[in-house]
Amino acid sequence: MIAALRATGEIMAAAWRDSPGRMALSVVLMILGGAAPPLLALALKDGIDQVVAGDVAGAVLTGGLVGTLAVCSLMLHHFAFIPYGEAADLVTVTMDCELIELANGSAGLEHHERPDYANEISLLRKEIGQYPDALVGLMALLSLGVSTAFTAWLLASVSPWLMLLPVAALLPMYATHRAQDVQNGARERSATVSRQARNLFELGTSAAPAKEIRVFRLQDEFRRRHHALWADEGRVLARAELRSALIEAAGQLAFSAAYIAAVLLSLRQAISGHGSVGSVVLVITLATQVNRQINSALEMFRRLQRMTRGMTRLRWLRALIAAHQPPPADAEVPDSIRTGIRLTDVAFAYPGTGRTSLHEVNLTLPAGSTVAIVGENGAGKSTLVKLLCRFYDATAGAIELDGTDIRRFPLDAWRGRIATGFQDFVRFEVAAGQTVGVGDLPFLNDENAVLAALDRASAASVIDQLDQGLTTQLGKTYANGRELSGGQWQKLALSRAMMRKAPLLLILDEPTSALDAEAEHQLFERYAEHGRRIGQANGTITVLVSHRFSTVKMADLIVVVANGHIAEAGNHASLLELGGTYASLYRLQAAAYQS
Ligand SMILES: Nc1ncnc2c1ncn2[C@@H]1O[C@H](COP(=O)(O)OP(=O)(O)OP(=O)(O)O)[C@@H](O)[C@H]1O
Repeated sequence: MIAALRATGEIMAAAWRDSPGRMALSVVLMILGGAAPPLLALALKDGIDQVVAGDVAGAVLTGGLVGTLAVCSLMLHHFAFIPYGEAADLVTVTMDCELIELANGSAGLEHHERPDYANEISLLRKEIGQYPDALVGLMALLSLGVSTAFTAWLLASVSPWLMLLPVAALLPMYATHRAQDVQNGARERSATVSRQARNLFELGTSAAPAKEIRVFRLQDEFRRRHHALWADEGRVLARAELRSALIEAAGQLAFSAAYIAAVLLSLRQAISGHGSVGSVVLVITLATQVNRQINSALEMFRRLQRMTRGMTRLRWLRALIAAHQPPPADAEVPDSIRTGIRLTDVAFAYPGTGRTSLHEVNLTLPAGSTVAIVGENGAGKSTLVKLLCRFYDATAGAIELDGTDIRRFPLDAWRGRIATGFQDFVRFEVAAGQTVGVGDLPFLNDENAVLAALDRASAASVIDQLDQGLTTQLGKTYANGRELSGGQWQKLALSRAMMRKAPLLLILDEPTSALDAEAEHQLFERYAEHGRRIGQANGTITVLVSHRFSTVKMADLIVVVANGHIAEAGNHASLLELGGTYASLYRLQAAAYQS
């Protein structure tokens, strides 16, 4: 209950901040709308008593009042929802923006990569879409509160015992609360299964996996698994539904008994001469209204609970993000690297796994050098890159740039001096030039800067093939959008990585997987040349993760990662001479190319 009140307060405050005028207007209309139905019942009582007493003039006047109140009770809610609906939409946009900010607000990636956190965030994304509905429900609750207060006062005027009727109305509300708890528990227990099912549904209905699904004839398997997962979830939810329906029915039954007792009491008063016919009508009308009020309140209560859960999750996410802020910075990122980046006894375990993905990593990346990282799948190459980007901080040891621990730099400033190209690059569906330009936001629309980046990434030909050049809308989400091939998208992503002119660290983590070996080789020759040029000026270090040894061999330093530690390090010639893992893998690939 406290959580619900807190959520209500937060959401109302947010709505008030966004549009005080709309909120004030709808509160006034809702209060009037809430008061109208019980006042209508009172006018009806007076009218009937006037008719019974033969007061025609009074009955006509009261009849007019009854009509006016009937119109008010029908119309006021409707008009109140117009400004309130608009306010609710505004709050939803505010909440959406906060979620975007929070999703990207922590120093690292833990909340996206840990399955339990990812689960919570995926539920929150779903719940936040229901906020307008919940907000409208909140306002309706306010109106119901006013109605109920008036109703209770009028009932008390007939007999103090009738005050118990709205109290009895709390029983079904409490029952609904318990029933929701049962359903929420079931939903949370089945959250993982439902996420798996949704994931399968996404896979089974989207365009990207369609080819593999056909070739591997996976559709039946997908259908079977999807069905089995939903069946599992359905069983848990159905049991919960049944339990909660029984709890709700018990609550409704308790109120029905109170309703019958109230009508009998007013009839007895009328028969014994302590009440009028109008009072009987008043009690029947009000009791019916209380019943309607309860049913609406139950529905509003459900919505409020959904919103409360969403707000609780949002608070959890806010706290999580606040707890994952980088330590205060006390050093400035230098303009250039003088000696290099040194990793000393670096170890790392992904949070929540307890498994070390990197251990005892000791390595120096010299200023101005091109460093290639090679190793088997799962060896720890990308993890090393994530530590350099500070998506995570090492669990032990230190990474130092010219002797300063990189954790001492302001995170934003550090990231501002890194340029990256990843294997799982983003396909920004915007104008082609902007897809590249976002690599250095201040130059987003700077045509010369974008063209220079395209040139550095040997990707100018991609733009040449587009009808409207840099202004061509990309992506199949848009009717006029131009779809590109995987390799073309990747070339634009590489150009994005080339936007920053003087990064301290240029990281290319298998960014050419969609390109052929020849294209990759040529590209890296250009990168190496570009890297050496900026390397001389700024000491820029280029880190390249690749499985293609023909490309790797041109690096100044080649690092072989195996099982989370550095197995070998040196240049191509020295590693061949060593005759270890690198030498055998290189010869294997070279032989494969020659045969
Ligand atoms: N987000 C994560 N959470 C938990 N464990 C992870 C996560 N990412 C990677 N790992 C684990 O860390 C280890 C190293 O993974 P990493 O991605 O660094 O390998 P890699 O050398 O880049 O492999 P590949 O060549 O396949 O890209 C693996 O055992 C992997 O299972």
